[in-house]
Amino acid sequence: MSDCNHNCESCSSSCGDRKEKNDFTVQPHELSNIKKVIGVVSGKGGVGKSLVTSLLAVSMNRRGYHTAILDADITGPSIPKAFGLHEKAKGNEMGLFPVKSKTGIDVMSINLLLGNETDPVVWRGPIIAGTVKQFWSDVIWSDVDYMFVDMPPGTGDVPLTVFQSIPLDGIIIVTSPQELVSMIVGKAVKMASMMNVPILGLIENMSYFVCPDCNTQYPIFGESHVEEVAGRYGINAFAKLPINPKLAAACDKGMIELFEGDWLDALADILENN
Ligand SMILES: Nc1ncnc2c1ncn2[C@@H]1O[C@H](COP(=O)(O)OP(=O)(O)OP(=O)(O)O)[C@@H](O)[C@H]1O
Repeated sequence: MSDCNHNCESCSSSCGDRKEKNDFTVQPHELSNIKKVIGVVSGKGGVGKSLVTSLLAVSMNRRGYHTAILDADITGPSIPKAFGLHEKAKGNEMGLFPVKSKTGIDVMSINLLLGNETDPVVWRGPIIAGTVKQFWSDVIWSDVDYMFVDMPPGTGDVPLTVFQSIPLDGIIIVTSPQELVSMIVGKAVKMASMMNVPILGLIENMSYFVCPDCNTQYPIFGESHVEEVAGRYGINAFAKLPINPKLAAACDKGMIELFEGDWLDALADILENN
């Protein structure tokens, strides 16, 4: 329609561009081609969501899929550091281009755009949410098989907007053993079901520590409840990730692409066959 003002609420025409009343999804860039979009969420911050996002992306990349990470955690962007990315993202009149990691994973993060990566992002919620939407709509994501979205933690305004704006094919919930015995995972599960997004798996991070001397497993943060909680919410796939100093060191050195471990292989199988 030539006189379209893109405000469907003030118009009754049933044209092809019409958005349903509650459809807030943002269109991707016209040159983007993304097959699957998986959100990685947590009920609260600091449980290892960015680490899990990185491990899943590396796992799918190792299986031969072109993989991307959209770092939607604008106030705590950890992805570039884990991959050792310090260069700035480039753009032209068409749009912005993600930065490629050493093994070919495409990454977009606020830290790839800031003048100085230690600059804090002191922005109000709508600006933060708008930035995430632009990472979806203004970045040219070419031929991506699997995109992982490192979601902002919690169930507040910004994660809600991201849930509504980016069409997620499914989510993975990351928790810690303490969180599993509280109600925080339940909140993340209910938010996903309100948004009609399937939950593909539940990961208990920092589940145990393996003593390097005697190989005994110690449940440092308490006994695991992942199986029981997955059952309670009807989540078929779950995994346990140990506390592993090598993982922390790999993130710190920007060498997460070299990680060794098969903890998430079963979940990667599910993503591959979904
Ligand atoms: N299983 C683990 N073993 C060792 N170190 C870990 C493990 N999980 C997370 N860490 C370390 O803990 C720190 C926090 O992890 P991460 O940044 O992934 O958390 P997050 O949930 O994304 O945090 P935020 O919500 O604040 O962004 C990182 O330094 C990471 O390397």
